[in-house]
Amino acid sequence: MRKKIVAGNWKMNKTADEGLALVSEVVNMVSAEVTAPVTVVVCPPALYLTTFKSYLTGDKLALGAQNCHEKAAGAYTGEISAPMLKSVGVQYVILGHSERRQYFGETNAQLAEKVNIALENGLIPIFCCGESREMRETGDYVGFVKNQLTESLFHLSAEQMANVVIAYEPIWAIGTGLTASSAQAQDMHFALRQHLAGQFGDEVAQNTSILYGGSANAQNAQELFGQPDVDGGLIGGASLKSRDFLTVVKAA
Ligand SMILES: O=C(CO)COP(=O)(O)O
Repeated sequence: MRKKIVAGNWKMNKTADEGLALVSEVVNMVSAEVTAPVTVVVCPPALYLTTFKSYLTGDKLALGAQNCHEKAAGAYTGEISAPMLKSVGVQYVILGHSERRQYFGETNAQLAEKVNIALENGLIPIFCCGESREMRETGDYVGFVKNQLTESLFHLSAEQMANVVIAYEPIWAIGTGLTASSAQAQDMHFALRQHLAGQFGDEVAQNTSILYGGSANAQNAQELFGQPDVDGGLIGGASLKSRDFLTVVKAA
C-alpha cells in the first residue's frame, strides 16, 4: 500500500520565533488529533532544520528540506549538501520545485544528479513536476510532465524508484488560488502512474506516492485527496497556518 503524505513547504517564510511557534502547534495538533496513517513532513527553511529535528519525532512526523546541491561537498558558497542534511536528521528533500526551476535555472539533467545524491544519502526525494499555464492551454502538457520524470528519474533502478515521492504541481495553480480541479489532478496523476509503470513495473508504480500541490487548502483538500491516484499533498500557503494545515492533513 502506498503511503499517504502531506508535506508543508514553508518556502522562504517565518522568522525563527514564528517558525518555532508554528512547528510546535503543528506537532501538538498532529499528536492530539491525527489518528489516520498519514506522514506529515515539515519542510522549513534550511536554517531551522537542526532545531526542528527534536520536535519532529515519532512515526507520523518527519523533517524535510526544500533543496540540496548535486555535489556531496566542495567550493559551492551558500549551498547545502545531501550528506549535511542527512547528518542533522533530515528524512525528505523537495527537489525540482518549479520556483527553483524558474528562478535558479534548475534543469531536468541537474535534477537527475540531485535525485542521485539524495538517494545515495538515504534521503527521500519529493520530486516536483508540473506544467505552466501556457503549456496547459496550448501544448502537450501531459507529455511535458511525463518528460520531466523521464529525464530526471528514469535512469534509476526500480529499487531506487521505490524510495522516491512525486509531487505534481501545476505552475498555474501555485500561489494563485487557482487549484486544479480534482478531475484535472486525477487525470495527470493517473497518467504519471502509468508512465512509471511502463518503466519500473506495476508494483513500483502502484506503491509510489504521488502528491498534489498548487493552492491546496482546508476547503478543497478533501475533494482532491479523495481521488484514487492522489496520495496527499505538497502544501505551500496553507502550511503556514497550523489550523489550516491540520485540516489538510486530516483530509489525507
Ligand atoms: O508550491 C507549492 C508547494 O510546494 C504550493 O504552493 P501553494 O499551496 O501556496 O499554492
